[in-house]
Amino acid sequence: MAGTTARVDLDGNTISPMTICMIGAGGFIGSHLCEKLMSETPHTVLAVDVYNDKIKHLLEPDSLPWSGRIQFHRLNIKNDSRLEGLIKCSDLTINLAAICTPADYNTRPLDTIYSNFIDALPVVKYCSENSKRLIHFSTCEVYGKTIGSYLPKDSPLRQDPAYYILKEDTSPCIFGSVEKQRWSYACAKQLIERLIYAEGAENGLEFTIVRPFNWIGPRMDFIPGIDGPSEGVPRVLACFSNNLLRREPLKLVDGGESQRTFIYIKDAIEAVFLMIENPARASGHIFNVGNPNNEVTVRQLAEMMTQVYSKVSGEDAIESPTIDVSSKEFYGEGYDDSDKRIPDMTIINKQLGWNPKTSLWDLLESTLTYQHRTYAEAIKQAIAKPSAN
Ligand SMILES: NC(=O)c1ccc[n+]([C@@H]2O[C@H](COP(=O)([O-])OP(=O)(O)OC[C@H]3O[C@@H](n4cnc5c(N)ncnc54)[C@H](O)[C@@H]3O)[C@@H](O)[C@H]2O)c1
Ligand SMILES: O=c1ccn([C@@H]2O[C@H](COP(=O)(O)OP(=O)(O)O[C@H]3OC[C@@H](O)[C@H](O)[C@H]3O)[C@@H](O)[C@H]2O)c(=O)[nH]1
Repeated sequence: MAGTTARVDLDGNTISPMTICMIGAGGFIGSHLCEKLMSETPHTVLAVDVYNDKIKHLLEPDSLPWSGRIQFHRLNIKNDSRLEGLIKCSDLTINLAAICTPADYNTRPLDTIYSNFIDALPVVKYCSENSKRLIHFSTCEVYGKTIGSYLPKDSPLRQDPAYYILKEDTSPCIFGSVEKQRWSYACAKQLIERLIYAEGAENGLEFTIVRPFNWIGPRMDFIPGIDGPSEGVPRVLACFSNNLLRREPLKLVDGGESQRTFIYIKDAIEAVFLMIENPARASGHIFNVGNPNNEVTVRQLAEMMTQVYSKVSGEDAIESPTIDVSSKEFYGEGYDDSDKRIPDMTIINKQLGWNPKTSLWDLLESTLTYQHRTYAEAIKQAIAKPSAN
């Protein structure tokens, strides 16, 4: 129960209750962070977002054991003067706010760049000017493509980890050309990382940068036509879940050859907790947070999700479970892709002693159980009366 036993950090020091200004608290990662902060710690959260659907269960009713330790502030950080006040009265700011779905990067590049760079600037400035600690969410996409992707297909060097493992302090950031607007997001994230790093170096900002590697789990994005726009394209977990729920083939972009490592949101949140509660070990660092053991191609992910969904729903898979689509057809002009993403874990192991635990099969089983329980009935109803929706 929160607050009944004293929490200690990794060095055995008692952790005092703190106030955290969490921007983007109403999103996928924010909702899991808030949930754990409420149930396991005595910390207070000032939850900032334009939406609160994913944290409603933490805000109401007033009789919840943590009521009084979480306040929702509905504000858009683009244009709201209340932001500085909230940062000033907090011990720590965590910035999660961003446009972060690939379907937007090449179709809404301006919004993407403003959201990931311009809108984050005041947050950095207020933290720096008021000597407040900042945990900023960047992305594994800042690495872009691997060095190995530029080698000939049959080069034995492609098997050498030196050509594909992504290390915070040595790997380069390799993006496609400017016409490939997919990289608008990665480039904006890279520039805000550099700005934060420079604020640390020149003005003493106490910061931590997190580079998430495909965190997935319940409440990620939306199911088109159910709790998001019918024409919307969420990230791959929600796209494939939507296809499985509707008994449609899963769409493999450009053959589904790209590789990803997926990590269970609950494992990843443990890492963020260690950063929150161990500032002396986390400050000044950039951390990869991913699960190097859970690597698959997108095609393998589709196959595994199909098998797991059959198990949790009790329904047989459809006859042709996948279909190939071109990236142009699926995402439009200007799409490009990261080929392979395996995080190096040396820095986070050394500083925080953290390791992920959950296998891909297990995390898909619990996530798809959630998807089925949450959406199967709504989808059935939507399919039964399509024109009424
Ligand atoms: N989920 C992942 O695997 C992943 C991977 C890499 C990076 N990230 C980064 O982590 C962060 C959080 O990601 P997520 O998966 O929770 O995304 P999300 O879209 O679920 O959450 C982002 C939240 O920020 C809010 N927001 C956006 N602009 C805002 C504004 N101007 N004012 C107020 N609120 C605003 C949104 O309403 C949303 O609730 C992002 O910065 C993202 O780039 C996530
Ligand atoms: O229906 C689909 C959806 C996606 N895909 C493919 O699946 C892969 C993963 O797609 P995701 O939508 O999860 O997004 P990506 O992994 O490319 O990028 C993500 O990475 C880290 C974060 O910064 C962001 O959350 C997002 O940019 C891509 O290769 C994509 O082309 C499909 O083949 N079919």
